[in-house]
Amino acid sequence: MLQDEVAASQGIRIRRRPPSGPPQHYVGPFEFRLQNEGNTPRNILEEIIWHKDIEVSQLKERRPLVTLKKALDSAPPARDFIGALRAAHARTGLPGLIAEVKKASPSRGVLREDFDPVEIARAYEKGGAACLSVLTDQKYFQGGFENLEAIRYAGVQCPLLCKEFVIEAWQIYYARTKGADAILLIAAVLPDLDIRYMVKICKMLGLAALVEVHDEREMDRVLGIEGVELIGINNRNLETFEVDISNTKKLLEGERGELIRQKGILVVGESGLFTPDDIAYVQEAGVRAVLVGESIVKQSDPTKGIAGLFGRDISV
Ligand SMILES: O=C(O)c1ccccc1NCC(=O)[C@H](O)[C@H](O)COP(=O)(O)O
Repeated sequence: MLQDEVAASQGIRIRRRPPSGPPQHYVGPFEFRLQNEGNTPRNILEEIIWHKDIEVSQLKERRPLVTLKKALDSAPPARDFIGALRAAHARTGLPGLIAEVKKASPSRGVLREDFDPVEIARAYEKGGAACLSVLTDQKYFQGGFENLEAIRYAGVQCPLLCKEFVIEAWQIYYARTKGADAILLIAAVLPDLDIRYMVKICKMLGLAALVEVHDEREMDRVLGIEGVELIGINNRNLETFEVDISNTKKLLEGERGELIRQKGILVVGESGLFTPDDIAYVQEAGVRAVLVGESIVKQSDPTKGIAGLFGRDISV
């Protein structure tokens, strides 16, 4: 309860757990379901977080932090995610591309039936992606940590973002043992203190933290957190699924944009980017990197999909 109160005082509407126990009660041997009224998630993001809470507590039992810490020694070395984005921008004059390996999503359903994560990752790399984003959530995105590991061990050179719904530091350690070079932290879910603490853990492990915001309040909170180097502006409202790329422009206007430049923070425009005009629009607004899934993963040849998105071959 206290946890939710702290979060609510920072404008966070997502509750970490159902307010009075699990959303459904299982009664008797036939698993008869009784809906616990009032304990239903308010939106899809909250549903994902409640499910993640249970998933993480089960995973933690099987692999406690002490064993994960030992496994860090045999993890492949962390690569420079932000450096790769900056280098791509310097090389092409266009935003560095984080290409998302995304099979499905709650808003769009299955995006690609013939989904081979390693093949898609290789096609993205060939097309000039600077970094890749790999969805690891199974239930809502049909992703998995096995995809992250497979891509890492297939010899793909692009640094990898673990696209997860992080609620506990344990997940950051877990992602690193699976070969991640960066991890997503969502400000709509995490209170300031958690972000501050998790950013420190990321630095200690050599990971980049992509801190994602959706509105002015989240942006202001994140700009007040020391050590944040990479901010993603999501054009998709994760509670309603509404997509509007002018969100990127809105959050980079005026004093916020100025502060971001002063702090040397790299900004990533995320979601809903389909055309060279979309890319030009968010670049003009001030982003130096973009995170793109649907528009390129749906193409029969994702390498050509990247050239189509940028209006030219960005691999040279
Ligand atoms: O994509 C969704 O439907 C979604 C729903 C709930 C939480 C997160 C969701 N997506 C994560 C992302 O933000 C996107 O995968 C990413 O930015 C790429 O977006 P797009 O290029 O529009 O596929």
